Amino acid sequence: MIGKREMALILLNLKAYEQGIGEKAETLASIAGELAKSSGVRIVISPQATDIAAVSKIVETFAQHVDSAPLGAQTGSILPESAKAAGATGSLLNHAERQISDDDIKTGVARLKALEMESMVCASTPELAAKYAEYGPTYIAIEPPELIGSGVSVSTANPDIVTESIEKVKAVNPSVKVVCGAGISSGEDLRKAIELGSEGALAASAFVKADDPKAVLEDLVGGLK
Ligand SMILES: O=C[C@H](O)COP(=O)(O)O
Repeated sequence: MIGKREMALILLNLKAYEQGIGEKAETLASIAGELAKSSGVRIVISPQATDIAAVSKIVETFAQHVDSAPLGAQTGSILPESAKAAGATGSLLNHAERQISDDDIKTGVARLKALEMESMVCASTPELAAKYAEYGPTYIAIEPPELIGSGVSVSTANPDIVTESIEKVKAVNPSVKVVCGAGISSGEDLRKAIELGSEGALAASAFVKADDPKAVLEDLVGGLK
């Protein structure tokens, strides 16, 4: 039987870090792609929208955000349809750094589903996690904003938010998977998150800003062994 670890996902959000743009995004994607292949762990990169096409040729890719604007006479949107055309298999929605309305979350999840793409809806509290679970996303990502970028892992500093979110989400919709993020920096942080019942984790600064991103990712993957 496949265990929790084998089912786990590591999403690496390149955000708007200078170290994660253009060719640098492709370099980070190559590191992730090689380790995904060698370890069998599902590793997803979330780059700038303009880098999706290049990165998705190297490793599984999620958009950082998609808009709910309709197809047609619209300017400046990032459409789920265009993210899919660029090779993305899913998208984050409502990240703490790119919050959207409840309606846009609901329609975004439905539109991604219609396109056979996965959705990862970010929530800052267990109550919001439960609310968003009603929309039927693939994943809920619980991320306490105060720990984002802190290097202090949510699985250590605030384990209760993870377990409470899992409990509330599964009570609403058992098929929605729960992952956690914020400060995840090591394999030990990820191991603890899995032990709490999380089905993976999001990481950004520890990987993107590392002097040796490959070593950081190898350590993260090691936490799943
Ligand atoms: O999307 C990733 C989360 O915002 C966590 O960011 P972080 O790993 O830099 O704390």
